[in-house]
Amino acid sequence: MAEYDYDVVYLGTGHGTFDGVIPLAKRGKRIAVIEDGTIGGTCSNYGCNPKITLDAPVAMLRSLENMRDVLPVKDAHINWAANQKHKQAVIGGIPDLKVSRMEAVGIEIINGYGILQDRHTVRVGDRQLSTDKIVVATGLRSHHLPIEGTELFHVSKDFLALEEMPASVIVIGAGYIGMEFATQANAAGAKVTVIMHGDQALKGFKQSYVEQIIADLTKRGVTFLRNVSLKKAEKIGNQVVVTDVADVQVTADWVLDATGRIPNVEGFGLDVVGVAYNKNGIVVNDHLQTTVDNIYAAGDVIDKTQPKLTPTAIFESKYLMHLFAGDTTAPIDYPVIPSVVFTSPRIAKVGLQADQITAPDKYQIETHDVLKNWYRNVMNEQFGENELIFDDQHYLVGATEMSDYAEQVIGTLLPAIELGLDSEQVERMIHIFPSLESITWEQI
Ligand SMILES: Cc1cc2nc3c(=O)[nH]c(=O)nc-3n(C[C@H](O)[C@H](O)[C@H](O)COP(=O)(O)OP(=O)(O)OC[C@H]3O[C@@H](n4cnc5c(N)ncnc54)[C@H](O)[C@@H]3O)c2cc1C
Ligand SMILES: NC(=O)c1ccc[n+]([C@@H]2O[C@H](COP(=O)([O-])OP(=O)(O)OC[C@H]3O[C@@H](n4cnc5c(N)ncnc54)[C@H](O)[C@@H]3O)[C@@H](O)[C@H]2O)c1
Repeated sequence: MAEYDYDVVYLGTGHGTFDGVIPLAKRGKRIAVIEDGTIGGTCSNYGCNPKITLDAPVAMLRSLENMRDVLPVKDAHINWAANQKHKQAVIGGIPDLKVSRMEAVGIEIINGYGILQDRHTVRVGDRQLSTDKIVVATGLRSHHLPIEGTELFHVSKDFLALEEMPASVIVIGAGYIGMEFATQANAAGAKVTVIMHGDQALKGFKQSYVEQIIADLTKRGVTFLRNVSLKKAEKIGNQVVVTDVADVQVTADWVLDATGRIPNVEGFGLDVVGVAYNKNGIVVNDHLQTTVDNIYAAGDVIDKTQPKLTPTAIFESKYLMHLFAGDTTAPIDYPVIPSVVFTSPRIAKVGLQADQITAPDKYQIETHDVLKNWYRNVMNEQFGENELIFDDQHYLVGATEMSDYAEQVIGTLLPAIELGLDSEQVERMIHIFPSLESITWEQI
């Protein structure tokens, strides 16, 4: 058998790598991780963590607004510069922390761009690493709208680093990033225009909830322009003017291109070694094995039907750890994966959704105006609806909610769905009272 320097070399240090490598190293495997950018990848540095930190005062402002009679705070507003400083204080130490945790278990961390030379060799700068297995966890990067003047646009990473909130912002795209950042920019005082390519925002989320959020943001001064096809952008003075195919123009100080994220699959040798990929990412089998059998992929870079989210990447990274450590030979078996859009209010969901049901007689859909529950009035929430889906044995199989606490509600329902709890088991779950958990479980 060939002898290699490493058992596994990982490209990337995001959650597709990080959560599996530490336990794998503890099992005695010789591991190197190669990172071209910031240690920890997108979620920790340019995604979830900075986003949720910047969002905290946005959510707080809404809560304050809901309780304004009780808490008559005058002139509550977001100091964006201070919010940015706070964010940096919260997340700035994460890369070093991750480095020390990996180094503590003997993982070698190599800064640089990893290039596959052959199926057992990775090159970084002038180093050649020989390895038994390779895991490609190179993630996604921002898509750039292919129109004249696209270089005038900024992307999510830039938004998360804004020192000051510009007076006016155009957001192109109304997916996760578009809607979350439009919410933040509006709350921080910017005049926001969201440019939608089609008619629907947040495809995949319950549209009646999405439309309520759009209506609320509209009331707060955000302009939504639907069915717009942009053709160019130009700089006039200090502002950017975007023009659509019908020659309608919108002007702002700052433009966010939020038209999606695309897989990092080019330029590091996948073609050379024969790893197949397409526009959605790397093709893998049910063991996360690519078309080259000692090369695996994990996280967002995979072409998959599961949502490209941090919890999915963590699950895949841990699955590969178990596979490489010899704990399992079974295919990956994904659990239900919840998702949330961090607007104010949030929309969260898990499991089967009403628009996915093809045999309506087999399911029962229960809708709740959650604001009718006394507990949900404690914080004087203004929005609160959910939809719970049960199968014909009355097992909970799916749920979605729009409210200020939707992610917590969906999180608390998750075990009932994933573990397939029957009504007796549901009854045996005793929750603290009063709490969001107890009120939520009353519904199942
Ligand atoms: C603005 C934003 C907000 C988000 N918010 C959420 C959220 O609230 N909840 C959630 O669940 N998900 C969220 N996500 C998605 C989440 O960040 C991703 O699902 C997660 O980071 C995927 O992890 P990954 O390891 O697959 O990829 P990444 O974290 O992107 O890591 C890939 C790493 O590979 C490196 N790399 C690429 N090519 C090479 C190479 N050849 N050699 C060496 N290194 C290389 C890159 O520099 C990068 O650091 C958000 C994403 C964005 C952009
Ligand atoms: N809360 C979260 O979990 C969270 C938050 C942010 C990002 N993410 C992840 O990040 C990834 C990317 O998010 P995203 O918001 O960039 O992608 P997305 O696919 O959610 O949204 C892209 C948006 O751009 C629009 N668009 C596409 N082409 C356009 C055009 N020519 N003109 C105008 N609009 C156009 C699409 O219609 C869509 O609304 C996703 O994988 C998502 O899972 C997750």
